[in-house]
Amino acid sequence: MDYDETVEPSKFMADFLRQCGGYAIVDGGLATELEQHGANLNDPLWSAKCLLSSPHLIRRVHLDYLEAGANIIISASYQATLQGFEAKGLSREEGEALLRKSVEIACEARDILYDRAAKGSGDVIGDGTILKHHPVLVAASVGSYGAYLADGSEYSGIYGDAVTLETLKDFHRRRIQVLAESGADLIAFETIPNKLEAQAYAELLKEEGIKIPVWFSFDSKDGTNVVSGDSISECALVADSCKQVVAVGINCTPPRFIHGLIQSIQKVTTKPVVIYPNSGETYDADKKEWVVSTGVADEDFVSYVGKWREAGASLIGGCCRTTPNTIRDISKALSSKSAASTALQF
Ligand SMILES: C[S+](C)CC[C@H](N)C(=O)O
Ligand SMILES: N[C@@H](CCS)C(=O)O
Ligand SMILES: [Zn+2]
Repeated sequence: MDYDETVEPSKFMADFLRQCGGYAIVDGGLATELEQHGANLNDPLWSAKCLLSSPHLIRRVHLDYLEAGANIIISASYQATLQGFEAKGLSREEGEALLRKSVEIACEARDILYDRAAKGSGDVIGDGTILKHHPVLVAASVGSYGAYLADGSEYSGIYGDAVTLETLKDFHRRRIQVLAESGADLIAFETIPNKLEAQAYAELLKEEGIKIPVWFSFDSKDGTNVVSGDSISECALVADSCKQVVAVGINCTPPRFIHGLIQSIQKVTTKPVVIYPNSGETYDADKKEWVVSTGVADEDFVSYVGKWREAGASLIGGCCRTTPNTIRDISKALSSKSAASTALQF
């Protein structure tokens, strides 16, 4: 499903959700799943390192998520930046080619899935639905400036006074232009840690006349504000005012904070809400390792899913340290929930 510039962005997402049966399943953690398969991401490029070293592994993980039931797969461009590639000695052209490649790999995984369906292998996905009726979108990931810093700054959102709106716009401009023309169905602005960066994205989309639909997804560590301390309502309002934004939400945030954040977002926008929390573990940015959190438990991730849907989220998946099994469980939980509510109507 390639985007059509004549289709209103809001209609694009409404149509897609209808095709999916009312809600869509987003994939799970990409970088952390690449690590599960042996990739060493201790590198300034983090998961984008695999675009150079192991594209086949990226394709395999995308396919695993599709088979687990994902309707939206997110490309490996989260930490793929032209500045990051240049620091590795790559030319501007090579960097741009790698950005496009991240989307091509995801599209290849979707093609493999559809080929299997066309050959009538009778495969089932996630919740048991036959492959043929499984709409899939490819989202091009854009991680924050903090992700590029590769020090976990997307979990603080504190960039210092020297980083202005213009700095952020200049940083992201070319990458967004390239990804908008890459063949992706939408751009996923992910793990947005502060309001300034959301404003930079919104202004860039307008200035550059970007037509492709996008979503804005913020991260939080307290359930009230985004990680920088900016209020989620103010951040969601920035997204609400931007025509190209087809969903607003939260990712890479512990599951225990999600319910309240969905409610806060819905107070300020009627756009669809996307949520894809992490496993609830904590990231040690120095060691580039995940550690089990002390305090409130998040282990029962999937049991929250029905409540998030009831609260109004219509795109649901997982972020760091969630796996294809998480996505399969989410898919099953939501399909049995929706079957139960359909049965009640009769
Ligand atoms: C969402 S965090 C786990 C991403 C990783 C970070 N940008 C890094 O490079 O360490
Ligand atoms: N799409 C990215 C988000 C990291 S927070 C990933 O799953 O690796
Ligand atoms: Zn994450």
